[in-house]
Amino acid sequence: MKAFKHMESFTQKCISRWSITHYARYSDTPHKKSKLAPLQERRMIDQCKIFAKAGDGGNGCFSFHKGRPDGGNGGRGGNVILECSPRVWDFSGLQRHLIAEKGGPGSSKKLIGSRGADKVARVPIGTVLHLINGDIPSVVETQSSTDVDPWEIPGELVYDLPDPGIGSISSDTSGEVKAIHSTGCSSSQAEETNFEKSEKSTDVFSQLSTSKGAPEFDTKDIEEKQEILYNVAELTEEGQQIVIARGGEGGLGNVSCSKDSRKPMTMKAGACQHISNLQDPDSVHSSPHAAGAPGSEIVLILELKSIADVSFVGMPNAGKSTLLGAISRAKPAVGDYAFTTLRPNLGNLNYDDLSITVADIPGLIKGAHQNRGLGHAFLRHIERTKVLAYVVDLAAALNGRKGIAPWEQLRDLILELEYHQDGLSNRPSLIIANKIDEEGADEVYKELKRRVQGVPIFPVCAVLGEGIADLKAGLKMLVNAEISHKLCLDQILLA
Ligand SMILES: Nc1nc2c(ncn2[C@@H]2O[C@H](COP(=O)(O)OP(=O)(O)OP(=O)(O)O)[C@@H](O)[C@H]2O)c(=O)[nH]1
Repeated sequence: MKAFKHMESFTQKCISRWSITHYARYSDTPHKKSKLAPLQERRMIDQCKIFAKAGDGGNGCFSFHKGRPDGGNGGRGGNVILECSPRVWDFSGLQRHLIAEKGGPGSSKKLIGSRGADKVARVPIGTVLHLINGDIPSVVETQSSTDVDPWEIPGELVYDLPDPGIGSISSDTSGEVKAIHSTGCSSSQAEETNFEKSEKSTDVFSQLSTSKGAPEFDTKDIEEKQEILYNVAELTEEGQQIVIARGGEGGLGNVSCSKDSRKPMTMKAGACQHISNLQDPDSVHSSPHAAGAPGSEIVLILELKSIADVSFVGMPNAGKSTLLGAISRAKPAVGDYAFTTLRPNLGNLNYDDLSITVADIPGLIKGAHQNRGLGHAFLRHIERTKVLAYVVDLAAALNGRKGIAPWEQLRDLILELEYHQDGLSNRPSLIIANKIDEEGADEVYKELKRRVQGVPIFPVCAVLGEGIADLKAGLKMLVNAEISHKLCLDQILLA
C-alpha cells in the first residue's frame, strides 16, 4: 500500500513537472538482456554508520620525593581522526568501531604519561558526515595531531570537549569545510555556551533537516533517524583531516596540583594515607582526584558523494568507461557486460589553463531510483556534479540488437534522474553519441539530431578516440558556463 502511494505521488509529480504525454513513459522495448557482471554482488559501500571513542586521559600521579610532590600528569588520550584520501573509493575497508589509545599514567620524578596514539581512518574524497550522537566535530587539522607537544602541561584539568556553540563545522555551498577552533572557557562561560550550544544545535538541525539536500537513509538499522544532524561536515580535499572524537586530558599529577611544588608538602587529611611513604623516594600513588578525563564518543553516518565537474550518465554498456579512458588518463575497467562499473571512476581532463574532473557513473537502468541495478549507489553521486554528459549508444538497436534507440535512452535517463530527485537533470548538459563507428550508426546519429534539439551532440568513437578533441572543447565550454544548454523531455521528439 505504501509502495503504491509512493508510485502514485511519483506519477503525479511527473505529470505536473513534465506534462508527460502518452509517449513520455519508459520505453516498452525490452532491454537487451545483458549478461550480469559476475561481480555485481560487490556493490560499493557508500554509506555506513560508525562509532568512535577517543582515548581517555591517563591518570595523574601522586608521589613525593623528599617531602616534595613529584607526581607527573597523565598523558592525553588519542583522538579519532578521519582523513580524506584519494586512494580509498568507498567505506568497505573502514572499521565500524574506531577506538583511540588511552593516555599513559604520569609517574614520579614529574614524568608525564605517554600520549595515547591517534586512531586515523581514511575515508574517500566526498565523505559527508551526519551526526547521530555526540558532539559536532570541531577541529579540522591539516597536520597530524601526533605533532602536539607531549610536554604541554595543562594548567588545570579541563574537559576540553568540542562545543558546537563556539567551535563548529559547517559545510558551505561550495562544499568546503569551515572550522572555527574552540577555545577554553570558564565554568560560567561554559554554562552560557552550553545554552547556546543546545540552541545552535537545534538551529543547525532545523536548517539542515528541512533543506532540500537532506539525504534519506535507507539503512534499516538507523532508528534514531529523526535525531540525525545532517551534513555537519564534509571532507573534500586530499589530506584533509577532521577530529571526530577528542582524547581526554591527562589527570594532573600532584606536582601540578600544588600551587608551589617546591615547598615541602603540608599534610592534609586526604594525604594522610601517603605519609608513610613521604620519605621514600620511590613512593608512587594514584589519587582519585587525578583521574584522566574520558575521551569523547560519537556515532556518525558517513555518506559518500562524488565531487566532479562532469558526470557521464548513460545506460549500461553505452561506453562511458571507454570514453573516460579516451579523454583522460583514467584506466577504468571496460567490459562487454552490464555494470562493469561498480563505483564511479574519476578522471582528470587537463587543458592548458584548466583541469576538469569527470566521473563515470555506473550504468543506469529503469527503476534505478527504486534501487534497481546499482540504484541509489550512483544517483547520489550525480547530485554533486555541475554538468551532465549523457552518453548514448548509437548502435544499441542496430543490427538485430535488442537495445533501445538513443532518444529513448535519453528519455529514460532523464526520468530516472527526476524520479530520484526533482530537478536533478536541470543542469547544463550535452549529449555524447558514442559508437559512431558501428555500421548504420551514421543514420541513427542524423535521426538523433532531428529528434533532439537545443543541446549540443558530439558524435564519438570512444574506442578509436575519434571526436574526442571536439568533445573536450565542448565540455570545457559547458563547465566554464560559456554555454548552458539543458536537456529536458520537451526537447525530445519521441513519436
Ligand atoms: N564499437 C564500439 N564499441 C565501443 C565503443 N565504446 C565502447 N565500446 C564497447 O562497449 C562495451 C561497453 O563499454 P564500457 O565502456 O564498459 O561501457 P559502460 O557504459 O562503462 O558500461 P557500464 O560499466 O555497464 O556502465 C565494451 O565492449 C566496449 O569495448 C565505441 O566507440 N565503439
